Formats: sequence, C-alpha cells, structure tokens
Amino acid sequence: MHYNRVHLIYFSPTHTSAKIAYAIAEGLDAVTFSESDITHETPDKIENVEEELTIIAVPVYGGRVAETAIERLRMFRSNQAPVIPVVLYGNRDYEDALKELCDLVTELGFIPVMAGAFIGEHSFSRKDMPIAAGRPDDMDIQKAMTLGKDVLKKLSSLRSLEDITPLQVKGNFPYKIKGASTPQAPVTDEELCTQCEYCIEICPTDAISILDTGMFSNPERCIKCCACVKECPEGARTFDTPYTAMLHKNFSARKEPELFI
Ligand SMILES: Cc1cc2nc3c(=O)[nH]c(=O)nc-3n(C[C@H](O)[C@H](O)[C@H](O)COP(=O)(O)O)c2cc1C
Repeated sequence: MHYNRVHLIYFSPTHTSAKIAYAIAEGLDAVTFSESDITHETPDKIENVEEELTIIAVPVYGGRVAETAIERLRMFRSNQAPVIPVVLYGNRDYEDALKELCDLVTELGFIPVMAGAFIGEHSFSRKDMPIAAGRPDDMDIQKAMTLGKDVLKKLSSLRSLEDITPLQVKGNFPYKIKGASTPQAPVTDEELCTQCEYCIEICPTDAISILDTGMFSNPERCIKCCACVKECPEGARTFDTPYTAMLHKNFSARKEPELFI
C-alpha cells in the first residue's frame, strides 16, 4: 500500500508534539501534506480524513491525553485512514495516554499502524529547575524520522489495511482516574509586562484577558500548558507550582522514546 498524501493533526501549546509530528512526516517522504493545528481552536464542523496517512500528536497531562485535545480530536472522522498516534510527555511517565489516544482514534474510524511516546520539555520546566529541557533533541527527531520510514515499510508490505494486526501499546483500561484540577494559572509581573497581548494570542483556551489592573488569567479556563510563560517576549509570566521542584528532583534522568510497531 502506498499513500501520497500525509495529514498532520496536532494539539501542541509548547510545540513539542508538533515538532515530532513534522519529523515523522519527513520520514514518510510524502508528495503532499496538509495539517490541522487544533491548538487554538476546535474545528467548527466535523472533518473527514480519507485516503490520507495521518499523524496525530498530542501532549500527556496527568498520565492521560490532554482533555482539550480529546475534545478537539472528537471533531474528526475517518473511513479507515491509517494513523500514527503519538504522545509527548515531560520525562515523568505517559501512563495510559497512548492507549487512550489509540482507542479514541480507532473509535473515530482510523486504523493505528504504529505508535510512539516521545519526550518533550516539561511544561513546568524552568531555567533553574530544568525537566527534559531542549527535548525533543536531535536524537529524538532522528528517531521520529525513522518511525516514519518504518511505517512506510510496513504499509508497503501490506496488500490491504485489513491485514494489520491490532496495535498493542503500553497502558491500561480503565484509564487512570484524573486528579482534581487545582484552579491556578500563571501570573504576570506588571512591571515587566508591556501589554503586547501575545499571551492572549497564543493561549489555547482563551483564558487570558486585559483588565484595568493588568493581565488576568482565568484559572477556571487555564489548562496550565505554560505556553504564555515560555513565550512571553518580556519574561513577565511565571507559573509557580511545587511540581516543578518535585519533577526536577525525581525525573531528570533521560528517558528515551518508545515505539510500538
Ligand atoms: C497540566 C499538565 C500535566 C502534565 N502531566 C504530565 C504527565 O503526567 N507526565 C509527563 O511526563 N509530563 C506531563 N506534562 C508535560 C507535558 O506532557 C510535556 O511538556 C509535553 O511535551 C507538552 O507538549 P506540547 O509541547 O506539545 O504542548 C504535563 C503538562 C501539563 C501542562
């Protein structure tokens, strides 16, 4: 089987999922490729993906697929397009996230061909307490490209997608129960903030607005992705959580991507 068209779908507030999706696509050597970046908005109608080899990449939040990504992915359908489901996690663990993603895309009509769990710099990583800083790095990107090449080989050895044996990935069902979300959000140092509104532009859940008193992050809407912290041009945004020190202390030893073929 051969596919000329590749379609990327990703939710990626701090870009690590997107980077891996692109690297896999490079390995696939497609003639044409298109993308659905669902980081900032939910598709306004159901989108059908047909005849396209698809890569779906999303981050792990609390050992599960980020909830906003799940909501947005539910707007896609396929009639048996092959898919490469991928999760990015911050060097702690991805627990049930890859299984949850594989189950979801199967329910939506895709057929998982191969899957992967890659490591991305943790959203809560800071310069003084790094957690997987700089990941994915060159080695990760190479591994992602190789995954793309392996998918091509696997597909070319098949006469029909019906010949694919159901993909087994790490993870359990019932999935890990989600912990209660603490209503907390990054804060702004008003001395540094120039009110350029870039944080408002890049926030995936429209959680930030300007009030008379300065920038306001609505803790009920904020998903703590920390895109605004990492990308504020003035370094005016911080997210203070005890998880940063705990993760830095316990999960600094390098983990490697895991592939399911
Ligand atoms: C709310 C939240 C929960 C997270 N939970 C986990 C986790 O359970 N395990 C882990 O290793 N990383 C966890 N992370 C880190 C992200 O999975 C990681 O930074 C990922 O690379 C972000 O993807 P993105 O760059 O595409 O946004 C979490 C991040 C956030 C914001």
